[in-house]
Amino acid sequence: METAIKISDMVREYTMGETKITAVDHISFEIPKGAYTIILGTSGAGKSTVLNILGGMDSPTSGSVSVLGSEISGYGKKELTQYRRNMIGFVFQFYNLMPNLSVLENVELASQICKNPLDAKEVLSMVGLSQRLSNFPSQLSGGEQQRVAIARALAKNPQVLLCDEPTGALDYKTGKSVLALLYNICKTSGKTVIVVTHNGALAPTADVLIHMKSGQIEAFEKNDNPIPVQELEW
Ligand SMILES: Nc1ncnc2c1ncn2[C@@H]1O[C@H](COP(=O)(O)OP(=O)(O)OP(=O)(O)O)[C@@H](O)[C@H]1O
Repeated sequence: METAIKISDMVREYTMGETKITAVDHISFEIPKGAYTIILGTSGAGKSTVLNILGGMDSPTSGSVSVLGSEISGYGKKELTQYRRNMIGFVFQFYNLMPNLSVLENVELASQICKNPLDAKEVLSMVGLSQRLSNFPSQLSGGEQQRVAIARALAKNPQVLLCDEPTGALDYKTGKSVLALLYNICKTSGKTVIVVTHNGALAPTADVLIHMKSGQIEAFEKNDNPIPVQELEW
């Protein structure tokens, strides 16, 4: 199977005054194209740091990071901007929608900055929000706001969708439906989806499961028979 992401011997250190923090400590792994991937680990394990580097928002101190055949660790500012715009969709725990723009406008805004956007209305219909186009974010529930954020990420038509604790602010039922949406997007579109979570109960749903601890990979597992999110109770 084709490789989407290859990380080799990657380190990310942060220097704060005299102190050096090693957030990511010599990690290596590969994720196949189209894999639904979960990164698990306790607080401070380095999960967001890995996601931010894959998303082109941060760069490694050393090591190599290849995404769909492009070595992004050597990218300068301009290349990283293009990469973020055209290759990556990002979904955060707190939806970060523009409060003074409608649902449709929030999604259109994202499609305006990239090369091959999808139609904003179509994407919103895909996430079940075609009836809410002219609402403002404050008029939506948390789960609906996260769906707008997912639609905004998808409208850019990215190859890789990165999700950092996407259900962290949602109740069980709403969180499950958001995860099911991400899972189905992965399975039907062939996009590589990476979900960072604290919730170990989600492990059986992943094609690829990465356990991080203290900046290192504690375990890396591939599962040929994952359980679809909608079928799992936790
Ligand atoms: N920009 C930064 N400057 C300094 N230290 C940082 C920075 N970003 C992350 N760190 C440190 O790196 C370590 C790993 O942080 P990271 O956010 O990647 O962990 P995490 O697994 O995502 O945790 P959480 O689940 O709490 O979000 C932590 O000790 C954190 O304080």
